[in-house]
Amino acid sequence: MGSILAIDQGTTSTRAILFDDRMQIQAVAQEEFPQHFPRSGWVEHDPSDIWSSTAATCRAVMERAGLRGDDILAIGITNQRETVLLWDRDTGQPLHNAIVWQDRRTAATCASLREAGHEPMISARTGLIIDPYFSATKLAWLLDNIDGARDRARAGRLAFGTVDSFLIWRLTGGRAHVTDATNAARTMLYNIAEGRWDEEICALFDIPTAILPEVRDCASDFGLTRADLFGREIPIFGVAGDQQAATLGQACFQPGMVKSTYGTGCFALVNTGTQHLTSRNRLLSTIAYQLDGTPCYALEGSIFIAGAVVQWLRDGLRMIRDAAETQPLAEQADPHQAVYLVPAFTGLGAPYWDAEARGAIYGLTRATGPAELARAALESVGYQTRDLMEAMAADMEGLTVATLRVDGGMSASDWTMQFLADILGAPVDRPQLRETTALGAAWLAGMRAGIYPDKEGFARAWALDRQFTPQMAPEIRDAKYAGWKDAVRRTLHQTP
Ligand SMILES: Nc1ncnc2c1ncn2[C@@H]1O[C@H](COP(=O)(O)OP(=O)(O)O)[C@@H](O)[C@H]1O
Ligand SMILES: O=P(O)(O)OC[C@H](O)CO
Repeated sequence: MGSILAIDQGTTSTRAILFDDRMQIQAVAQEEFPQHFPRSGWVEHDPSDIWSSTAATCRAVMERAGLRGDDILAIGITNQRETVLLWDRDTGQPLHNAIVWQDRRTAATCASLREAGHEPMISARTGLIIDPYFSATKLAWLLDNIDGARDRARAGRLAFGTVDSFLIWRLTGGRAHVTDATNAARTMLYNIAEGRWDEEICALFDIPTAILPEVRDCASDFGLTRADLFGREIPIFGVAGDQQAATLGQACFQPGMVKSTYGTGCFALVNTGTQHLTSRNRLLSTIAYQLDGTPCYALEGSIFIAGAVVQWLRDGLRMIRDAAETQPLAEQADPHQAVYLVPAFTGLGAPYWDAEARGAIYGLTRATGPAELARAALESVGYQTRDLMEAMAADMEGLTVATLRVDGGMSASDWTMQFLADILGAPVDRPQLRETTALGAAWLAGMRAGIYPDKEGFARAWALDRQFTPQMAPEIRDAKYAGWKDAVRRTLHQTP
């Protein structure tokens, strides 16, 4: 019947995955690309790497599966969110490297915006808090720092886009300047309640609206690829930011359903339905997906360091050679040592939002060794998730989260998932298909193409690999979590 090609353009690598007509993976291709750190706290990607890794992995995955353009029914795109690109509409050439979501260069701008009292208005309309994480201040930085850029922008000569939008522009040969509602929701320029670019916020940042892409539903017609790329014009039928795509891939369609993705960082989203909630606990309010013109909202907790703490044990401390070695080490750790690792390497995200905090380890004794450090690193992921779940529960009165659906590279760690269930006191469900991000993008495209089931049918296809149930005694759970809260309190740069 035909296959669906999912493009997952992530922070450290690009993946292309082919799904058959039964939503099963046929082949995968992946390419890592360089990260650029021009100054402390700055993170950039070369747009030509984003593009060439996308084109190369798409070709490679088709070759691996023995398929041609004619065999691909449609394309779905999912992407690292918030990252900003600015290019010339005539030449298609970017004016600068992409400024990546992790980049903190606009921290001072954000602080002065908060001091000037703009946060309540911006939060009420965009669902976000003022932080360098989001696109708006990064885009303003480009317009402020590239000679003549603002004038060219005003004259309609430039185009802004998040990664999805840039890829669609390239894939369609400049025929479409579009994005989807989930990516727009991360820019801090989009009014999520009214579903439109917010002219007042754009004016505040002096961002000419002429550079903004048109916003569409997640399953929609985003344009046709250039015929020379894959041998025929292929329609792009699905787009969603990667965490939203994972929410779809986990079939979290009902209010109260929550997923948490453990990659470099951790991003938990709880479906809040057609209701746009304003968090009282410093979570983000965002669009989970938009289908048939109707947005479905979510509360999101973003943690910057999850799997990256394991990478630090490997590459920074050189304590392990492979991420999986953390499990046997954690199993050997001395149960009597209360060692806490607060991985605030790039500040703390939700619910603390402390950009200046830095990592700390507490409770070291002469007996502390690699085993206790490894356990503390894995436990930090569980504790941070509990912080998010407590904030979600406090925001959603009367709504109890039944189970947590997990995915991402670190969800492969049984020890970490068991600790997560223990510290949450709730079951943790790991699905059979852990490529949930790509699956979400593929489902959008395949549904639009008419070969994949609707929401209800897709939700029925979700299959459990393993459920982790809480085994820890409640008094131990409470004592351990109290120790974590104390460690965070001592680490914070500013009092919450
Ligand atoms: N068995 C494991 N135990 C602990 N951490 C793991 C394990 N396998 C992978 N990880 C962590 O998961 C992360 C990779 O997950 P992935 O979803 O590929 O991340 P991303 O998409 O953010 O690059 C790495 O940070 C790695 O340290
Ligand atoms: O590329 P990832 O998987 O690290 O995800 C990045 C997020 O979208 C940032 O908000």
